[in-house]
Amino acid sequence: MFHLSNASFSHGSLPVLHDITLDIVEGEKVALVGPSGAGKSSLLSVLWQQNPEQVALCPQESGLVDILSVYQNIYMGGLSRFSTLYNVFNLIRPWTSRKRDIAMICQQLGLSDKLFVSPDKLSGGQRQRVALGRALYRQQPIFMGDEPVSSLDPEQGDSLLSEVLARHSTAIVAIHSPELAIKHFDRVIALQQGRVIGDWPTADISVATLEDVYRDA
Ligand SMILES: Nc1ncnc2c1ncn2[C@@H]1O[C@H](COP(=O)(O)OP(=O)(O)OP(=O)(O)O)[C@@H](O)[C@H]1O
Repeated sequence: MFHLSNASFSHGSLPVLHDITLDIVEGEKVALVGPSGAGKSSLLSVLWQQNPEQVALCPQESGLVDILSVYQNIYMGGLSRFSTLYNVFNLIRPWTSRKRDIAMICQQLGLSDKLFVSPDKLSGGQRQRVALGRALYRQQPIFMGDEPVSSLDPEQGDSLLSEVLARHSTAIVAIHSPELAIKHFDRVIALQQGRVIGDWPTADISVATLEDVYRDA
């Protein structure tokens, strides 16, 4: 599904990923861990480019459009599933069925009362939940998230991560919390300074293993 062989990547003239070799197969739930600047977002971006059509992406910068409502922002996640005309109608005057689908997502995300509010009136955690809703509404088999629950309280982050992972057969998620990485994923890839320094089945490691990744950076 995703394959890199001795791959390197630069941002302009700055090399940020070095000599990365990895395969991710269908059905895997993979956490990317590592200190800030290690290259997690860059690696996600390189992997996303290999299969953009099948990915529900939840980027670190939520990319919400503040002149639109929560409903419209979430609807944008599903644009590619419908015709242009149908999309225009639904963005202006939602059909009952689309409104019901998105209201249901908002209910799961604890945003029921925010459906027609604009994202600039929301807290950071609420905005992050809208970005998750937009990714869910894409309805693709692969989820890629860059710290998708970092602004949520621990309980809510834990439960929404479960929900998101249950809805996608394959997932690759950059995450800072060793506890969430161990609890929710079956493989952990650790990065330091643009290199893979560990690639383990979660069953073989502990929270302490991942804390060392941050301590030794
Ligand atoms: N748009 C950009 N232009 C230039 N350099 C960039 C850009 N984005 C990231 N970098 C650099 O690439 C390196 C890796 O950054 P990246 O965002 O991939 O790390 P990260 O592990 O995701 O960090 P964080 O946990 O803080 O999000 C860093 O040195 C960063 O400064």
